Amino acid sequence: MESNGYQSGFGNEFATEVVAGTLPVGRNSPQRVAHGLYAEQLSGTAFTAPRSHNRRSWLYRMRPAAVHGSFQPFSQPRLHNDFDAGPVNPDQMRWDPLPMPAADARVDFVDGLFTMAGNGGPAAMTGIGVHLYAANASMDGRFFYDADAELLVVPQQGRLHIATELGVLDVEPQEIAVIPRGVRFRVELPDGAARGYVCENFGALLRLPDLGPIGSNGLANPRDFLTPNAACEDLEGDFELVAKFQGHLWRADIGHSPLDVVGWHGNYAPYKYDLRRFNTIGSISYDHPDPSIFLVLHSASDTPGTSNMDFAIFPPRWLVAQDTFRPPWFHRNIASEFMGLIHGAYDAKAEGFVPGGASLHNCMTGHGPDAATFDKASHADLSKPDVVQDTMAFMFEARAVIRPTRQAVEAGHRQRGYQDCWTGLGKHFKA
Ligand SMILES: O=C(O)Cc1cc(O)ccc1O
Ligand SMILES: [Fe+2]
Repeated sequence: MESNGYQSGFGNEFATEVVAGTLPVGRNSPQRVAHGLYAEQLSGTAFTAPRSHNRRSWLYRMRPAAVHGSFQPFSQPRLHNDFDAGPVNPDQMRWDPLPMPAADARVDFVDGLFTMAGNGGPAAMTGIGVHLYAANASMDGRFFYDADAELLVVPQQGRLHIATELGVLDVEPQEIAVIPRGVRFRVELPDGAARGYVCENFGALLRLPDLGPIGSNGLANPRDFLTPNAACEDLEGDFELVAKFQGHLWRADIGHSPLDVVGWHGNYAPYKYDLRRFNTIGSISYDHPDPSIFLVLHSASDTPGTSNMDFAIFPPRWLVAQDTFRPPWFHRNIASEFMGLIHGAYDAKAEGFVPGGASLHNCMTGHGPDAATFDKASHADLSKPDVVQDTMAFMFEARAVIRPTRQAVEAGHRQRGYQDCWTGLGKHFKA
């Protein structure tokens, strides 16, 4: 039983059913739900959160989520939230793409996750976990949910078919998917292999930023966010439910597909967004603006204006600023910056930052254009506009230091000579 398609809008009150007459009218939990279904509420914010922030959905399903065996530890040691192992080296760091699994290994989305870095954690419900994934198999008889975090999935190579309790998200590179905390899902790989990035957001749910003087339109427009229509499967078998709970993985037997929601309504649901729809705003006079103009979604912290996590992108755009060094400037930032590249080349790095790769510039660590980029942009003819084309980089920017894991620091795909990209920046001072 599938219904395809999406409903448009960010955080709307959606309503969708596969079988007509499933959703109760005028109440959420009638004495008996239509079609012999169970009613179940899924709460993503505190019951008493202000209405503008409150997120919950009502699910009408074949069996309640409570029906499964008991959880036992599940081993996938590359995926964890251990961010406190020893001192953090303030070096600039960069990585090549996570290698694809060997052809004779069967690695699905859960097994293919590799934790790079993070801060805070699920106990405190603040901070982020940053992971890469490289997989070559669809999840088969296995369902996953993350009780620790909302998942922001950024595919870099290969499409993902994400079948969730609330419907199906089909995403390709340059689109993102957000799966709310607790929602159960299965990832299938229509292209046979897939690679990308995942941000676990332990903190406040991702939201669209306020636009301030930009006005009522621009950046990521709400109607470009797509939430799936209900879709459900009526499957029985020897399946496995894998949970991430308090930084560890657990597995339980489950005798049916938990993707058995026939209808749902509410505003707590998965969604996708095509980054190519982003309305990029920039300077039409002088100076390269702060990257906050590139903000797609953010997870607020308790301090106004200071995010737990900002998700920013660097899409194709025109550069027209006059008497200006047009690429990103040299800088040090109180916030910490984990970057990835989905497609093309990034305008601050002539070489070495490749699609699928990653970089980390932590609190107050100096970084910026490499020597080749600096040289080129310092002598560019500013009477003509530049166009940055065929590119899509992104940044997970966090208020707290993004602590690389030991496996990331020691990884074979780490570029040990990264700092050399700045050694050509000699002294040109003349009094
Ligand atoms: O460091 C980076 O490359 C990311 C970045 C881009 C930009 O345009 C301005 C600031 C910034 O940190
Ligand atoms: Fe930066």
